[in-house]
Amino acid sequence: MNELRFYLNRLRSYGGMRLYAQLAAMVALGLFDGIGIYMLAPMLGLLGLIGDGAGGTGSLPFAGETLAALRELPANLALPVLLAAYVLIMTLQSLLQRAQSIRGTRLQQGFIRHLRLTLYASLMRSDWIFFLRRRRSDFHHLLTSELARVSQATYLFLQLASSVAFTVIQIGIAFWLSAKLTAVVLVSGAAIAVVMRRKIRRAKEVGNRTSELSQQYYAGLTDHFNGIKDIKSNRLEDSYLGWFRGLTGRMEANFIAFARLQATTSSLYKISSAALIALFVYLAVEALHVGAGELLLIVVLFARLWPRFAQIQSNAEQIGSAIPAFRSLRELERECADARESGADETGARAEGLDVKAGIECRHVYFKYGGDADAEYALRDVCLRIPAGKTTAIVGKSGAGKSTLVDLLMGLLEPERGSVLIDGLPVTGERRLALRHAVSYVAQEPFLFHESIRDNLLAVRPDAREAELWEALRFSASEEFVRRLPEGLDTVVGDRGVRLSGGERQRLVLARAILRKPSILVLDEATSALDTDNEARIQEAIDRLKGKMTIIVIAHRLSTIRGADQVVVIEQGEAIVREDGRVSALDGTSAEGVVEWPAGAR
Ligand SMILES: Nc1ncnc2c1ncn2[C@@H]1O[C@H](COP(=O)(O)OP(=O)(O)OP(=O)(O)O)[C@@H](O)[C@H]1O
Repeated sequence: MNELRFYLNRLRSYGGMRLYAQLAAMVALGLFDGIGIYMLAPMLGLLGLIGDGAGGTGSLPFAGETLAALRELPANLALPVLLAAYVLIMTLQSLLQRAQSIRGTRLQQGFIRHLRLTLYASLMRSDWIFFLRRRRSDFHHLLTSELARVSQATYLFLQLASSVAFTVIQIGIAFWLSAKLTAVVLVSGAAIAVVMRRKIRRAKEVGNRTSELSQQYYAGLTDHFNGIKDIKSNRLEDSYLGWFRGLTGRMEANFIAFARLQATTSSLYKISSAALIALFVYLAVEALHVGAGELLLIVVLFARLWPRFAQIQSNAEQIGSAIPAFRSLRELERECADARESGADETGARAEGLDVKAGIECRHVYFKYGGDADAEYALRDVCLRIPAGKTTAIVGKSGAGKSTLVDLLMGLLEPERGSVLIDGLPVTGERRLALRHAVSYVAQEPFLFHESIRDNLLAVRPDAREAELWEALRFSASEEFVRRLPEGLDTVVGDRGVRLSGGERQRLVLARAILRKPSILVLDEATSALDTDNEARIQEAIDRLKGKMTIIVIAHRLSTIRGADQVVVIEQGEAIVREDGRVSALDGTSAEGVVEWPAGAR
């Protein structure tokens, strides 16, 4: 319930006066409705269906006076005047209802957008380690399915508030008409509400299962479509179909359980309302000797009110079932707040990129991924210096810690002990973000957005001119193949660029990296998917960048590190500098060539 209160407070601070205006409109709607019903009394009196004295309009506040005023009018005008007043009140009520429903939707949608934006922005500002520890599919799940449930529950809460306001007003009117009869109905209603509370608890349980199942659904789908090639090539379709069948079966059963719960409550309400009306009429006539006018109005009031009780119960059950979604969303927001990158700017203003003058240095850097004391260190006591304007190659066996080192050098990860310094100053807070503005990173698995090549390039530098785009493409040996594409720069590359070959994607990502004119260029096996020809061309281009920027290359191939000014070998989390300055084994395979290790590089 704390979660619901938290989001209601958020709704209050988001909606402000609009929310209060909305609630006021709900109260007014209840009043209009009550007046509409109350007008039945003088109408029936005028038609002679109920008497004027006690037990008729005489026992109803204002009804007798209204009837007397109407009788003052010429006989043929009284009924049309009363009916016109009734139509006017109902028209006003409908117009108010219309405005209230549009405003309600506007408020609800605005609030959801506000939640979406806040969550998306907090995710974007969370640090890298946060993303390493969470499943990506959980973010999809929370930003789509869970947020939709929160959205629906917020809307239902407004509906609930409206039903409660309506009910309170109508009960007030009923009390005014007959306190005794209303008390009988309310005592019975309270007894039913106590019984129905169990149903709300049950709805919460079903809601928990809904959250779990839909999380599994999203996670599974994301995994399977990411690994669809493995599934197809290893003929695993049937086993995944089996998983899908099982999970969707449980989802279906869960949904039916909720529908059953709702249908049961609704029928219980109907049965109890019939029993109550019977008891009510019996008591009214036999025990309380209530007059026909009073009885008629109260029956009409409660006949309209009873479905509201049922609606309040149904809304409460649905809100109860959405509580787990509120909880997951709140938890994610808390985790994002804890993982917020220091120096992340609320306004999204871009920090100036750092210009590395002397170099980057690691001083006794230790890093481990797990938070536990006994988790293994991925890097231990790493000391090294990456001189500015030079090319540094990082080599080592798979799992040695090369990517971890590069992530630390780019400011994506923070050392557990020791420090990373740029030009002698530690990389912390805003300097970490500024460092990342200065870095262009080309990953081992090149990533392209499902947009045109032009848009993919402009994403990193929106002001780049056409000539600069082609220059970057030429640099990465992509010009030729892009010119051959039917729509050239405007060709849309498929989902994650799958319509291009691995090598073509790598070259486009390289062009994008260069277009940014970074101060530090990081290439993580960036030429691994290229043939010898293209690799040689890119190698030459990278060689031409020497002196213009600091280049860090993670490499397995000897050809990649041949042109490096310095080579860092990572072995089981330690950076090893061989005294003879020569590297002779890469990734477990004996390399034939050796790379000179400049003196004093450490
Ligand atoms: N997200 C993570 N969570 C936990 N451990 C991790 C994570 N990423 C890497 N590691 C561990 O840290 C160590 C170093 O991994 P890293 O990815 O830096 O190696 P690498 O040299 O880049 O390997 P490769 O050449 O295969 O990419 C490995 O033991 C790896 O299992």
